[in-house]
Amino acid sequence: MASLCLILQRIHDDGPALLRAAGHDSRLSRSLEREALAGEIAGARAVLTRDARVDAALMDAAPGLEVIGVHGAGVDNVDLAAATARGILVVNTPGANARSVAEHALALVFHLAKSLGPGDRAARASDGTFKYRSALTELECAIFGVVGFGAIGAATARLARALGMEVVVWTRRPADPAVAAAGFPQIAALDDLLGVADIVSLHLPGGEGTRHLIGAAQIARMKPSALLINTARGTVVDEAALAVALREGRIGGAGLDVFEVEPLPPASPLIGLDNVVLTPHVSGSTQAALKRTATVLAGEVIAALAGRRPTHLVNPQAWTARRIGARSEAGA
Ligand SMILES: NC(=O)c1ccc[n+]([C@@H]2O[C@H](COP(=O)([O-])OP(=O)(O)OC[C@H]3O[C@@H](n4cnc5c(N)ncnc54)[C@H](O)[C@@H]3O)[C@@H](O)[C@H]2O)c1
Ligand SMILES: O=C(O)[C@H](O)COP(=O)(O)O
Repeated sequence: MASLCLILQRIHDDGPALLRAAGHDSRLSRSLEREALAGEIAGARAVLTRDARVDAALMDAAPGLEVIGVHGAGVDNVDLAAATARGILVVNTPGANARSVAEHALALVFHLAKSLGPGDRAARASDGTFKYRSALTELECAIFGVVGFGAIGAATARLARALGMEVVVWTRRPADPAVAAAGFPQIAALDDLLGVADIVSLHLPGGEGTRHLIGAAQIARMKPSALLINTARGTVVDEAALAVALREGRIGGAGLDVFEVEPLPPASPLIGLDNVVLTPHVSGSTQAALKRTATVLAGEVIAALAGRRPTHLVNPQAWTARRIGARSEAGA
């Protein structure tokens, strides 16, 4: 049966093409404005989103909604409890953009360690003085602290090791077998990692469980020269505390792809700081990753609509509830 798959935010063309090839009506929503969206979503069996919020009210505007597809790893923009309560499957694309984000984390490190921003500006200004004022940082043997060892943490750790850095890992799981299998030392307490690392790179989901995991007290544990890299979610870091620490030179710098409020408000204190590099939530946006993410997502949605269990099901309880519902309907 052809089903409406409403795509809230544009994804790589290969995703919609796969949906159409499977016989579905794949459509890009005209607006994210709630009232207009509620009208457009009414007949949808699937909704595909990037960072646009999918809450209970939006789900209720689509009585036939069966699956919410999230482009990427983080699903903190979807009300999972509301979806599960309604028997709506939520799928995502774990790992599809891991390499892209890992490379970006390292790019932010290089930008800061090699003063690429100030260097680029000085070269263009051609005043000839910068070269003699700058002292750049060599990364070989730097201690690279990885916080969270999922797909992206692991990919970033491997890249850092390949560059000759000494990688240490913190995860919430004590003696995490994945960390040991990859051959990295695990540090039991986050505070201890923060105290030894020259670079701290965050790779955790957003949401209440990680909210302000890095706050004023944690930043105070870091070395005065340390760099904080956040490609995960803005909410993991207390941004106000970070801005104060950066302004007062209490840490060396920060490379940020994600922010507590996105787009970053023009009044953000981060914007005026020299020891930060900011990118607009694009670390998962290499061409290769966008293509992979869109095609994996389309495959998950197609499976769900065909009644097959998707591989990357975020809320398996909804699947179980649907199966029980289907069985009791058949028996009735
Ligand atoms: N900036 C971007 O464009 C971008 C792109 C991809 C992913 N991300 C973010 O990065 C996150 C990590 O991605 P991933 O693919 O590595 O995910 P993943 O699920 O493979 O790994 C997440 C890791 O975080 C740990 N974790 C989960 N909840 C935790 C908690 N409450 N406290 C401590 N640790 C916890 C898990 O055990 C796991 O080690 C995503 O959830 C997403 O928010 C951002
Ligand atoms: O969690 C993720 O994977 C990223 O936030 C994805 O962002 P994107 O949809 O803009 O690539």
